[in-house]
Amino acid sequence: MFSIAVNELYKTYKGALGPTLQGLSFAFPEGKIAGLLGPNGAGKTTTISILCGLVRGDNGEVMIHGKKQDAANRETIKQIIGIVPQQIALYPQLSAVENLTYFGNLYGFKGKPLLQKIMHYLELFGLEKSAHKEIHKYSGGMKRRANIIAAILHDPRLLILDEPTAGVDVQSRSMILQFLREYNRQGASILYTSHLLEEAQSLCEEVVIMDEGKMIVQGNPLRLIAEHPHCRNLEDVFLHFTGQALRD
Ligand SMILES: Nc1ncnc2c1ncn2[C@@H]1O[C@H](COP(=O)(O)OP(=O)(O)OP(=O)(O)O)[C@@H](O)[C@H]1O
Repeated sequence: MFSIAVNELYKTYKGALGPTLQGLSFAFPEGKIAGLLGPNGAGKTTTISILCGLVRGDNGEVMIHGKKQDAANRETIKQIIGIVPQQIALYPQLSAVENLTYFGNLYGFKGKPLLQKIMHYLELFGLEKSAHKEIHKYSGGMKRRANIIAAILHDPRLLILDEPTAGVDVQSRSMILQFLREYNRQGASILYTSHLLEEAQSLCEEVVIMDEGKMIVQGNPLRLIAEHPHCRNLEDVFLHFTGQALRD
């Protein structure tokens, strides 16, 4: 079964000069780590927002683990997906434990089992010593790690992350990538966006390169490199398909 299947998706924001998504189609089988790549403004965040049901597409169909993303399935899909947004979605004045308890409660988890899970993840993500520190006192990398924990408390089978490694130090990045590999090994599907193509090449079994709201090419990174003999790496493949022109 497909973890994500997007078919002919269109989106034009109200008041925008032009369309953001123009017939985007792609699909990933379950159990993969997949990358959604593209230049600034390609429509990656918009796509992710539609996948999660936070933004509505104008036209087209999105299927998540065989279920159509619509009002009838929204609650079921909410349980399937964990979303890590680009912006930190935590309350700055609350501690990590308070934030994570709040998010756990939203998914119906409570009491000691929830607290045990929170402490387990805080330890896994190297945050146990700062468990009761307010989030605004966290470094950028610590906030990113806490942001990921908030998305996995309900054990989502599909984890979607929007630039989870942007602007973090080497240690945090390495920890986050190690976690994603391990979470995938446990059976979850992962879709992530990044502008770091060396990272995407080593992490992803499958990538979609999109530009101007359309899918340009999809495939296994190493296979895409091999299919284009003048390309030495995924960055070369990316530039081959999206060109050198600067984007607004
Ligand atoms: N809420 C909105 N209202 C109007 N236009 C929007 C809105 N959100 C995004 N856009 C526009 O849609 C286009 C695609 O934006 P989006 O954030 O989806 O791209 P992206 O590929 O994630 O870019 P980046 O790599 O810079 O994060 C951009 O031109 C952006 O200005």
